[in-house]
Amino acid sequence: MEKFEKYSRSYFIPPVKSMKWMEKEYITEAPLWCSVDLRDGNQALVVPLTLEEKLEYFQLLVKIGFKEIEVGFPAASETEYTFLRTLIEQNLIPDDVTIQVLTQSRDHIIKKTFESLQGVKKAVVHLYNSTSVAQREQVFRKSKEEIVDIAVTGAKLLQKYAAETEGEFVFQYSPESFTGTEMEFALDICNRVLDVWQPTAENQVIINLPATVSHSMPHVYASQIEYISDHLSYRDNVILSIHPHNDRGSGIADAELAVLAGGQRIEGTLFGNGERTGNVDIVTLALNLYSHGVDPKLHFENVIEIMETYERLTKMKVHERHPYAGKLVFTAFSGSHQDAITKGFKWREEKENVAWNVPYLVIDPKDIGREYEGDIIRINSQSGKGGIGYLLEQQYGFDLPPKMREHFGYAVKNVSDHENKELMPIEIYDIFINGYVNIADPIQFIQSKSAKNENYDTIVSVKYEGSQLEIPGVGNGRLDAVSNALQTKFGIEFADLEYKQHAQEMGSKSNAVSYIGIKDQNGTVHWGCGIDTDIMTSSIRALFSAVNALMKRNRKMEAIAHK
Ligand SMILES: CC(=O)SCCNC(=O)CCNC(=O)[C@H](O)C(C)(C)COP(=O)(O)OP(=O)(O)OC[C@H]1O[C@@H](n2cnc3c(N)ncnc32)[C@H](O)[C@@H]1OP(=O)(O)O
Ligand SMILES: CC(C)C(=O)C(=O)O
Repeated sequence: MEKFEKYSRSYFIPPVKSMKWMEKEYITEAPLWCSVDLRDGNQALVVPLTLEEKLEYFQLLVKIGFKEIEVGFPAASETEYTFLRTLIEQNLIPDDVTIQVLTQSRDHIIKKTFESLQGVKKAVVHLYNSTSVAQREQVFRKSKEEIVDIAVTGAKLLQKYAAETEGEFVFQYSPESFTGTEMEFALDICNRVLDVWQPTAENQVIINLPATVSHSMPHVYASQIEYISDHLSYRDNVILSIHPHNDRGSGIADAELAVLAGGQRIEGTLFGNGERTGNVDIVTLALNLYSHGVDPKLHFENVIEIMETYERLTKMKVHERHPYAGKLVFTAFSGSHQDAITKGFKWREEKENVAWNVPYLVIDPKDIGREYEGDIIRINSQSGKGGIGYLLEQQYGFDLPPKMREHFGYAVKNVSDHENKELMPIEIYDIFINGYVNIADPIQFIQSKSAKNENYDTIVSVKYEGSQLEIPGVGNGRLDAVSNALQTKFGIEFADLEYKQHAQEMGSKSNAVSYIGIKDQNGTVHWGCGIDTDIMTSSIRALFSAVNALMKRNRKMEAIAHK
């Protein structure tokens, strides 16, 4: 027998076709959210949260906007119990927030749970027992009827203890391991619990259908949810909740399809912390809604801060590729992506009030507190001129002509490739300054004086190989005169190709920045940049930078020829 042959289908298809959810395109309003970070998330941590950490986490969840928070399993430990008492006794639960607690269906555990709730304004008491074939056979060794009895007995105990306890209570039942349960049996046990509770419009209850372990593709879970939703007794008075885990990596898909199928409420955690591969990640679910123009009714405008608090408290790490929050999820390293993003931003600047559709960015990173600078465009050997030029422009105010961007792009990529590393903006700036700006080797510009006669008669003062030279030149403009002087004196020939100039604000100082590209006899283009407070001087410096690049190249070629 092959190893994989020991596996067989461990999920159950509903007995009737339940696929109406397929006809719906998308979720049009936010479901009710219930955070289970402090219970399902906490029970899966290497070191569960301390009392103080739980309090801080609770406050974070409230700030994000959760209106239902499962705060723990009060019968589990002293910390859990004390946490609940602290919330109640110190009046730390906002009026619009309902806390929830989990209990097994065992008398002493339910009793202890209600003890911990004494005096609460309002709480959901969440009862569960396992219903799957595997658990019935292996863990409980009980018949279906005996399993129903555990649930029904627990449901009655909830009523008994609720009547004896000060506070308002909402009941919730979960057929734990629902996805490994025959659908007819899952429906039956839920309906038997509902028959005990007899929900009404005023006293609604919650039935929660967990993918305790995800066994199937998401469409199967959706069909299971639709089947139960369609056949549940007292349906109008039941809030149908879902609770996906992520064993197959499909927690998000499970949740979204289950909502299409009738799920009204989602239990999950921040960043998907929880048992094994985790619970479904509510950050992603909420921001998926947001990215479709639906108000998620949760606030992730500062997702990085939320993530940092989460990491500090849970000692877990959010992966760099985690949707929306991961360090790299808005970052483009590759040239064509950077180019498209840069053009997308430009396009948005030109239009007004257009829907977000910048290539490669599902949402505007700024909406969740992510910065454009440093977050989106990062440079390595896969990058291109678009991104490199964008960075130089955004961070340092250099708006290179398109062909010079290309030239500079290759220079930057070469450095990244040879050093085999990502380049930071300051390194890119250094490559530009050292390679293109006010280059004074081998010819150092000192000054130029022009007299306007029929043409411009000019004397250019330069330093070359240790001597100061005064070079005459004539041209129809001052720059042309300098260009002619240099060509004659140094026996070089080139054609002026491209010229661009702009102002650059640097603190309180304003500089003129000029870019010049010259084409030599072999057709190679050499680029230079000049910066000066005077516009003409900045142009001359740009020309010197380009001529020096040409001279260096000629010398290199000569050296190779003489080898
Ligand atoms: C899918 C989920 O995440 S469910 C939530 C799981 N979370 C936790 O378990 C964290 C908190 N739990 C705890 O601290 C402990 O398990 C306690 C305090 C609740 C109970 O502790 P203990 O009684 O010492 O141990 P344990 O949980 O192993 O009890 C197992 C017994 O309870 C029974 N049991 C387990 N779950 C349930 C349930 N939901 N309803 C009724 N009985 C149950 C088992 O069949 C077993 O019975 P047995 O003693 O006759 O064999
Ligand atoms: C208690 C239930 C809802 C649970 O946590 C699960 O099934 O994963």
